[in-house]
Amino acid sequence: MQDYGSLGITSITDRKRLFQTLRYQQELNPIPSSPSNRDFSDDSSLAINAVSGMRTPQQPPSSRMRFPLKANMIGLSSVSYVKKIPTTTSTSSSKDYAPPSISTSMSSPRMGSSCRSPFTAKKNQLPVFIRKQQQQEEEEEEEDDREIVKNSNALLNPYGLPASSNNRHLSQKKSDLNQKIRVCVRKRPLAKKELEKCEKDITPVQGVRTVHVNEPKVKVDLTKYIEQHTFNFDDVFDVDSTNDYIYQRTAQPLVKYIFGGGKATCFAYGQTGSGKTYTMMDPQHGLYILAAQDIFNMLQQPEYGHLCAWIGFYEIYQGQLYDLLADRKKLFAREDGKHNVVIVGLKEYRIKNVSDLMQVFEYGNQVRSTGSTGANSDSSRSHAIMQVLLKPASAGKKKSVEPIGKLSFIDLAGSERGADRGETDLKTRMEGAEINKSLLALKECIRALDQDKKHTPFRQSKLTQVLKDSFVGNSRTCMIATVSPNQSNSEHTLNTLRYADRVKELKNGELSSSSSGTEQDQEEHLLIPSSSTMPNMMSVDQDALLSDDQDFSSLLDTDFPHEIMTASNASPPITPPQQFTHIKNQFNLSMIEDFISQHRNEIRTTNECSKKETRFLTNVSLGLTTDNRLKMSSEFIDYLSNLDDILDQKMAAIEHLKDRIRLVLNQAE
Ligand SMILES: Nc1ncnc2c1ncn2[C@@H]1O[C@H](COP(=O)(O)OP(=O)(O)OP(=O)(O)O)[C@@H](O)[C@H]1O
Repeated sequence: MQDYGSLGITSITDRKRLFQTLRYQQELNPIPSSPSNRDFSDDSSLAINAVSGMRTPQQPPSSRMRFPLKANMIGLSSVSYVKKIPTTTSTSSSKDYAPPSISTSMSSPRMGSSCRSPFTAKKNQLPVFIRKQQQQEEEEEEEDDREIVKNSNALLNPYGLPASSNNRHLSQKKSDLNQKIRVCVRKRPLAKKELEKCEKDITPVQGVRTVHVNEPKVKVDLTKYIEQHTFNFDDVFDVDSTNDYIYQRTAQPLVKYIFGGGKATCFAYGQTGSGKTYTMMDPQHGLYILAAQDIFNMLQQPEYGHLCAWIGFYEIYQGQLYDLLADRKKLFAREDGKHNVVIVGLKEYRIKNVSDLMQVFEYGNQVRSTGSTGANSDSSRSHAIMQVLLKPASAGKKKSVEPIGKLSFIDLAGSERGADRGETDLKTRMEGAEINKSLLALKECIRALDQDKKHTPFRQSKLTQVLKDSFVGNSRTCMIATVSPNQSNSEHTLNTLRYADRVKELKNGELSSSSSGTEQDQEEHLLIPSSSTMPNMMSVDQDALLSDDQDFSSLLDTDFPHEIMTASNASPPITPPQQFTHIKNQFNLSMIEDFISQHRNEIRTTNECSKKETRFLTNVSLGLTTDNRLKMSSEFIDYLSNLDDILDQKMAAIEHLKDRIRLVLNQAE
């Protein structure tokens, strides 16, 4: 800085110009390169660098912050210019995974020498003073380009006030294991293939309850930046968490619960290849085995001597239920008089020890529908449900006796996109379409519960019919959202986490309704959120994503402003409450600027979404053909599924802005 000052250069623009001049001179009079140096003239990453003026992601990040963390206007979160993304360590027992202790940091990614930045070699040839300046400029560019916009889905407390000032505290504190719904996240290590492609881990875990997604994005002016999304859950398991540990924090409390006469479900949800089966149904370390060990230990105790364990195992494949323990016999789900879901015809076997259970599982698992997709060579193509039932020992071999306790493990088939499937046959496509359809229905039910709708469309699919027990009534549920850590899956990861966030909201609803309802209400609607509760998800980007000199009106010239307006206007308008009118003039400039930048952010996100929508629409319209109805239908379901995700994203952006409006109004008060 001081050096620049002595040259009479005071603004950043001037500094950039000086630097460009130096670079230009350098190009005219190149410094001879050593023969060992690569020629990067056709290196695409360098080309991008030259065009955008950015450093490649492989380059080392700057070593200082340009600005101090911005004072947080509302105490929620702040925009930081982060020099480094936190590192995590990878450990894995799977053969597909990298050996332990390989850094997954973005700044020092797991790369062989072939992945080093081309700049490193070139820069070493430059005179010291130029290198110094180059470094300085790189730092500035990096700060400009890699601004991390924190998009924190912070919680509001029951009074609608931000609770995220406790975020750090929350991220360190373990959660209560005995909640009605627990929502946890498990992140798998980078796979061998991903490491070979020099993919980076973009989902750092912070503490025990927080996960970030550092989503790479591109501004309208083509500069790249990273948008950081932050999610808090009951537990977040990093790559080095073992199934044993995850069991203690997820299924183990459910085992205790069913011995008290309850129904419980533990299910894994996530993108294909993200580790659902590894978590739930691994033949050696799957949660079901660990639960069985505890169940049989408990059954040994005199107080539970009157109970015995039974097992049932079935799958939902292509919208049909099949008994995995009875030659894939077709089954039917019905509701009994008490609105309990009963799987008619399901074969149940009495088991006396863990080895019985393992044998039965192995038998059933062999006939489970699996296949190979572009994303996972051994992909589950069905939703598998294993039930362990506790029945009175006195009932002998009578199967019709109602269980006293029931624990279900559900390994959902992976959500996937057409692109994940690669070149696959029609059968795989149809399977994928059916999987997506049932997961869409599940999402719809979660959304309906979330919005306190009178009708929850559980009947929309077999999956939701079967899962109904897990969301209403006297039951406990643990959802494990599994995510892949790599950059190319960032969109999937965000979808999974948003989805899990919705389930988490149901849990919050449970708290609000149970505190106000009658005892009966509490039993029957424990999971339905109170309509008076403020939305508890809020993003709090605190800085403009567009540079200050960018004209706001340029945004309005972009493709989809009208749609955005319509979308925003579609929801009930927020009118400032009367009591705020007298303090109208008390907003300070920084607060207003901050809000405006939030608004820009929202417009940009919804714009991006609308562009994606248009792309999906075009693709589906172009693919319309009467020759192959199956193919057309599968593509249509893909399109619906993609559209649903995009609309979610759009709604999240709009909701976020609406939250900000409320918050700003409250703040002023
Ligand atoms: N935490 C983990 N540690 C080590 N390996 C893992 C982990 N999670 C998943 N894997 C490995 O990743 C691969 C894919 O995992 P898995 O089959 O469990 O994914 P999935 O989510 O069930 O996929 P699909 O929905 O396609 O069935 C497997 O080879 C598995 O062993």
